[in-house]
Amino acid sequence: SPHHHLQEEQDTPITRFQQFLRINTAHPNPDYSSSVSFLKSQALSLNLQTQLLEFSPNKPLLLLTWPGSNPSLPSLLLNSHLDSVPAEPSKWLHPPFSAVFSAGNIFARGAQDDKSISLQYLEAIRILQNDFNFKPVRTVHLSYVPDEEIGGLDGMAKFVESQVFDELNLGFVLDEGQASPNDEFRVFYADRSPWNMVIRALGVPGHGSRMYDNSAMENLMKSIEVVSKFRENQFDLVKAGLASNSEVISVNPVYVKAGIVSPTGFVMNMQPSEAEAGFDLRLTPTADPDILRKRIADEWAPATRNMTFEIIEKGPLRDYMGRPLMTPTNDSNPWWSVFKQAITAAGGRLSKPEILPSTTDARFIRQKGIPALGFSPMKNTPILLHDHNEFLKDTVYLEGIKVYVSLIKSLSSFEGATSL
Ligand SMILES: CSCC[C@H](NC=O)C(=O)O
Ligand SMILES: [Zn+2]
Ligand SMILES: [Zn+2]
Repeated sequence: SPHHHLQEEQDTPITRFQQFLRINTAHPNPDYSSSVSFLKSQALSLNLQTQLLEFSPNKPLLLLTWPGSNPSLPSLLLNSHLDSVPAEPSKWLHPPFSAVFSAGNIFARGAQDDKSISLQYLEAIRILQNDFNFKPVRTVHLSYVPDEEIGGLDGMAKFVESQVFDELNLGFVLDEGQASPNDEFRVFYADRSPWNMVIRALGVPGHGSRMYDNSAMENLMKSIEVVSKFRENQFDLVKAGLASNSEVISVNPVYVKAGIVSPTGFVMNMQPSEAEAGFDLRLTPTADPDILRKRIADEWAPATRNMTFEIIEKGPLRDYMGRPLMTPTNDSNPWWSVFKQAITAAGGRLSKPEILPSTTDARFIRQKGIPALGFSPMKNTPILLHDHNEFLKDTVYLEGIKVYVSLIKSLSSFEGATSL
C-alpha cells in the first residue's frame, strides 16, 4: 500500500529502532556482524570515532568515542550488549525479529533487553549535536559487547582486562537496568552474582519393586527437599516484606536428570544408581560465599549420603580490594548526585536504588573499582525481558532518549573531582 511504502521510506528514531530490532541477535547464533554494521553507520553519521575489537573469534566488540574538550578528565562509558536470548516464535503474537508496530507498541526480542538503550544512547547524542550544538567536556565512549546473555566471558570480562580498556580512563559507567511497571524510573547499584550448581547422588541400584535405603533417587530427593526449605525461608522474607526479591539468595531448580533409558524410553522397573539436579543460584553482593559453600557441603549435598556437588561461579563476587561489588548511591559518590539531578532535570522521578535481581556485565566494571549504575529508562512498562511478546511503547522509547540527553549532558560536562 502507498501508506506502507511511505513508512518504509521514513528514517526516524522509531524506524531506526525497528531496523535494529530486525537483526536476529538470538543465541546460539547472534548476527553480530549485521548489528555492528548498522551501529557503525549510525556512528559515522554522528562523527563518532569507531574501533572494532575482537577478544574472541567472531565475537566483535564495537567501541565508539565522542571526544571531550578535556580528555584528561576520567571519561564516561555507555554500555549495552549486542546479543539477545532466544525466543519461541510460536508463542509470540508477532515474529520476534519482525519489530511489528501495533497500537503504539513495538514487539521484538530485545525491545527492552537491551537494544532500546543501545540506540537511545546514539539518538541522544544526535539531539545533543543537532539541537543543542553541545560539546562534551569529558570524553564519552559507547561499548557494544557480545555474549552478555551467556555470561560475558568472551565479551566484557575480556574487555576489562585489556589495555584498550585501561586507556579509556573511565570515571563512570551506565549499563542496562530493568523496566518499571509504575511512574518512577528504577536504578540499580549492584547485581546479584550467579552460581550454577549441580548436585549428584550415587546410590544403591535395584529392582523397581524393592524398598531399601540409599537409592540415588532417594538421596537426591532428600537434597531437593533441603534446598527447597532454604528457598522457602528466603522467599518468606520477601513475602513478609522484610527484603526485596533481589535482597535474598535465590535458588531455583532448572533440571533433574536420572533414570535408565532404553531405545523405547525410560526403564520403569529399575532404580538408577545415579541422579543429578541443576540449580540457578543468585548471591546478594554481601552474601558470604564460604558460608554458603559450607551449607551446600554439609546439608545440600552431604558426602555421608554419597552426594557430590559442583559450583561454577559466573563472574566475580568482590572487587580488587575484597569489597562487595556495589556502587555507592550516596554523597560519597559524586556521580550519584549528578545522575540524580539529571533525571530530575528531565522531569523524571527515581525510585529507591535497588540491587538487580539478575546479572549484567556491570559486575566486571565494578570489579575494576569503577562506579556503574544499571539504568534502562522504561517506566509504566511491564517487565518483559526474556519473556514472550517482549515489547516497548514508542512514547516510552522516545521519552527515554530525552532522559539520556539530560544524563549525557550532565555527566559529560561535570568537572568536579570524582575519585571515590
Ligand atoms: C551467568 S551470567 C548470565 C547473565 C544473564 N544476564 C541477563 O539475563 C543472567 O542470567 O542474569
Ligand atoms: Zn540485558
Ligand atoms: Zn537478558
